[in-house]
Amino acid sequence: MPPSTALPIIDLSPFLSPSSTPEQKRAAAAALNDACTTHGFFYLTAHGVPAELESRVLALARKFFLDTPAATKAAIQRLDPGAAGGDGARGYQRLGENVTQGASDHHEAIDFYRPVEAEEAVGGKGYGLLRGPNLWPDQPEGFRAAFEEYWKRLTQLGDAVMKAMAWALGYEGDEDVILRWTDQPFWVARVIGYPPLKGEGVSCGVHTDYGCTTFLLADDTPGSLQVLSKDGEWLDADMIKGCYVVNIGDMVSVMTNGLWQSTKHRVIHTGDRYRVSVPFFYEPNWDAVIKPLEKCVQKTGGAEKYGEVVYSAHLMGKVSGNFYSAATDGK
Ligand SMILES: O=C(O)CCC(=O)C(=O)O
Ligand SMILES: [Fe+2]
Repeated sequence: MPPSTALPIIDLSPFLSPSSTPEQKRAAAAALNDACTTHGFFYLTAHGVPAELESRVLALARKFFLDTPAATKAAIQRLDPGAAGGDGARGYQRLGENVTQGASDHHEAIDFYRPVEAEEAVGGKGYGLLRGPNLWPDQPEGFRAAFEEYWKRLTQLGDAVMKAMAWALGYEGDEDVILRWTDQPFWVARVIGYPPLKGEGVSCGVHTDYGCTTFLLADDTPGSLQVLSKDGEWLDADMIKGCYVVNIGDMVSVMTNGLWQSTKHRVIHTGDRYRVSVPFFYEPNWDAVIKPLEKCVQKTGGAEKYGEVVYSAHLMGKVSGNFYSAATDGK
């Protein structure tokens, strides 16, 4: 099999349709269990998100990066917590500003998070880490409306996938067992632009995603996203039309007591066109306290391998590392 098709294609539509039978759900959940055990990555087909909406958000993202003036980007620059308008996380990041494992990533991006109910001002100017408003660009036209609609759809999709995961882990009789941690998901959404790499460096360094489940939509640029297989081989995860590339994050490793492991991946984009991707990270609630599920503990030898994780504390630690640890590659 060529590497780009080595990841399985999964259909979880029985969890999206009210008329599906338990047998259909069981078959879909079994395929999901297999994919999450073997790869931690899969393609999700038949997800119901309109192709027109997907094309629109990708086109708007491309327009933002390539056709808006520098001042439009500067106006929504991510700022440190407490700096006027900043919450340290939301907003535009220049090329190289994002840091993975101490090295600058060769991409630019806007980061958005679930809006907080009450923004938390600090020092009368800015906000506490992650507790400010999203920063929206004033162009291209239609950007905010399209993305808000898109993320609403993706949140619903994420809810359904959490039910499928519950079934896959043996919780057919309690399908909300994960959803109770994620019913107000503190989602993260990135809009990323990757100019081609020239020579050394990485577009996005090796990492695992830190929350629950990532739904990646990207343009059709081949040979950019790579996934580390259990055999230590880097597999290309090119987009397949009509599918998301989905992967599980660190919080799922905790929930499943390591039965399903978050998988390392990276982006190395050496092609000659500008690549755009819009990952949506479906995450636990801000104040969720994640711990291994009892049935997963039983399946993995009976001892808990992870302690409790307060999601907000975990997230704040990760976000701080993305921006505040000095790059060590001299960029
Ligand atoms: O752009 C991509 O293909 C993946 C980006 C990614 O892994 C991330 O933002 O966590
Ligand atoms: Fe990632």
